[in-house]
Amino acid sequence: MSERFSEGFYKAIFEGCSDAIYVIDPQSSRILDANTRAWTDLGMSRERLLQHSVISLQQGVENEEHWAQIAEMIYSCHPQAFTFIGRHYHQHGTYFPVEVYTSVIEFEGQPLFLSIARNLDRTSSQREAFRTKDARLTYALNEAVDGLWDWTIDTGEVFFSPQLKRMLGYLPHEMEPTLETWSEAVHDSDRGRVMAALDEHLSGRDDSYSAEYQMRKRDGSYIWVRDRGRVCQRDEAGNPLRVVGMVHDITRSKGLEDQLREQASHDHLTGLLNRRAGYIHFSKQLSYALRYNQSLTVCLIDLDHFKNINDSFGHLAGDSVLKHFAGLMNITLRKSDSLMRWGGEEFLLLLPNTEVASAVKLIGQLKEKLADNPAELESGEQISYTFSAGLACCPLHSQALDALIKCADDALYTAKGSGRDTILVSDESGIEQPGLF
Ligand SMILES: Nc1nc2c(ncn2[C@@H]2O[C@H](COP(=O)(O)OP(=O)(O)OP(=O)(O)O)[C@@H](O)[C@H]2O)c(=O)[nH]1
Repeated sequence: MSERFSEGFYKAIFEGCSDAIYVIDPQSSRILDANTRAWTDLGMSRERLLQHSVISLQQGVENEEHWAQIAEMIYSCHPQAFTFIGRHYHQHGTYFPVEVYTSVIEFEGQPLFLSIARNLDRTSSQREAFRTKDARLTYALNEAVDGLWDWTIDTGEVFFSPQLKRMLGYLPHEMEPTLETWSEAVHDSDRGRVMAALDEHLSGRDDSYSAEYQMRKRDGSYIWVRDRGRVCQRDEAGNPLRVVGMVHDITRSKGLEDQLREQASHDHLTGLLNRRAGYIHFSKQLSYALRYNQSLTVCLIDLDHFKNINDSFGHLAGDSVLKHFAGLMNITLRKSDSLMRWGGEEFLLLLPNTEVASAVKLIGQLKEKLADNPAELESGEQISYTFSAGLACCPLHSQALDALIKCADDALYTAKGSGRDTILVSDESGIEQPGLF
């Protein structure tokens, strides 16, 4: 290291910094060290300052329990800085506004908080923002967990609160304060809908603006937000001048919602659509086929002697076989085909735009594929198995969903009765004929 960058050099930077710097004990919130700007801003001596803690200096940090919650939030923001607007105590008994960035540093194996506090009384633009906002807004800015925005329509200027910036992974000096910054951050697939919702409110058709959408973060990833706003100022003719809103991060609840939806519609073992969701999917496919005059082949597949597999190798091995079958079919079938778990060891396969002859050929190929690829257990043991299938086709056998399933089921029953490992096609009169395979 060059001589110039000695300890004294860093000390000079620390002391010369135009913002207050505090080194804080994450456990107790005690001030361990601070630069000259810190104690002069607070109107006290350095010695006096070192007797204080964040709890005694920061308005609104009530007690150790409250501090522990704040400390947890700071750790959760690591490696980025935790930012907030707050008020610092002055020796004279008054408070002044500050914008504080706190990051976690490590010194001699111990975590420490490093806070850089900018005195907003000295920062003209921020002071302006503070003075022009009404009390409610100032309160929300200080206290809200949600991000806040304030749009002045004629200038197109948008104030983004530090909390909102933090939510999106930006630092306080980042994010151009314009409407474009916001609209560009809204996901392409949501933008039209969100803008329409905003227009509905601005035009007076809706009482307030509300939308759920995805917002791009600084690192390019997206979060889900619930955004709600309202016109808070109008001109004499009633035209909106200013709109204020709050953004709440709902990524976690969206994730849970998706998970629940997935669990409700999918079989947990194979990941295939379950019977309930399969019915809905089937009826959509059938409507599509009828509307566009296409054939749709329905195939009920049942694994042969599956009970023997469970009895010989155990239930877990049976589960592995079911997963193996679903996996093998998934990689073999076309994207437009869909395989669902219809029951225990029974599957329903839908083949859109497929005539009976091609369907039989395809199922024959699936059989060959299965014969060449037995299931392999964790122990390395291989299990060969076969299936039987019953086919029915729309419009050949019926145009009704339940009737198609019944035809396929009857054909499957006969296939089982005729020795298994067989494909049978229903005929229009309900009498099954041997498949072409
Ligand atoms: N391991 C496992 N077994 C299942 C599951 N669902 C159903 N089964 C079993 O599958 C077996 C089906 O038995 P059966 O209906 O007699 O049919 P099979 O032995 O395949 O005989 P055929 O269909 O006539 O060829 C039963 O023992 C069920 O307990 C599952 O999710 N996992």
